[in-house]
Amino acid sequence: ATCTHKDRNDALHPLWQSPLSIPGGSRQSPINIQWRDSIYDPFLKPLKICYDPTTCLHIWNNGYSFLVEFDDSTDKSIIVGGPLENQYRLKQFHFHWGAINEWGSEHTVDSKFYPAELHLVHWNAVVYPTFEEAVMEGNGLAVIGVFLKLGAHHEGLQTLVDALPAVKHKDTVIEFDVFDPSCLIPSCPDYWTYAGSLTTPPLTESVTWIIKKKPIEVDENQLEAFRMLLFTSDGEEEKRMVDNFRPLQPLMNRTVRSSFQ
Ligand SMILES: NCCOCCOCCNC(=O)c1ccc(S(N)(=O)=O)cc1
Ligand SMILES: [Zn+2]
Repeated sequence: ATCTHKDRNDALHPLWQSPLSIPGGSRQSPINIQWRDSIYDPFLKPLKICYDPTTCLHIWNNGYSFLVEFDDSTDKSIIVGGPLENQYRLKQFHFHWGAINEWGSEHTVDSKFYPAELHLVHWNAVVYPTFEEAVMEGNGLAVIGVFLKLGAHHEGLQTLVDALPAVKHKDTVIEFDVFDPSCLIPSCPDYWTYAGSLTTPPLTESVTWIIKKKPIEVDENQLEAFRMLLFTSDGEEEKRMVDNFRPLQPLMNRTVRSSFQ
């Protein structure tokens, strides 16, 4: 039998079953993006992405996903423009994925799931002194979301995939000192943007989401490499790191804008 939405939620890591949205939350993420309901905004600027590959530090399995973290003590790796008032510093990127290719992304487009979704997390260091403070503010964070679809082998992703066996268990870290994440971002400039939240605790409503319209293609072996990671620490009973995505949240009183007609 095919897995229904409810069954899939049951399969979710306990963390994502509740709270479905924080009490009083009016801008929770992820959401379904209904293409025809998004509003073209001609005043949206192109998003400018300037990453310095030498700011890459390490890969870390934090027990929810694997994070590639960057030195965010300077403005060397930033994004600016798009819907953003300030420039935002790159702090880390990570992914969400499913146990099978039928689902795995956090956002959906016209109720379609992708097998995985990349999140590049940036914070407003112009206005806030630390990332921890920016996490608590409405304009504190900007996350670029990129959908992954099953297709051709992705050369740039492979360097990351080759390092994953070294971070199989929760709380393992491996040095990773040169990587340019712009190789994971589609060249097509089109995106949707809306006001949302972190999709894992503390679920704070501090994220300007910028969701790229075009997915990147990765092959089956590369998706399988994500699925061999573990939620569990070395020595614990193994739990495969899969289905680490939060259920869809209500749109409530929000509009999704598009940068394209
Ligand atoms: N841990 C002690 C202090 O913590 C302060 C706040 O830490 C926030 C940790 N979480 C994140 O940084 C964080 C970042 C991005 C996303 S997501 N999936 O919405 O892109 C989810 C979570
Ligand atoms: Zn995420």
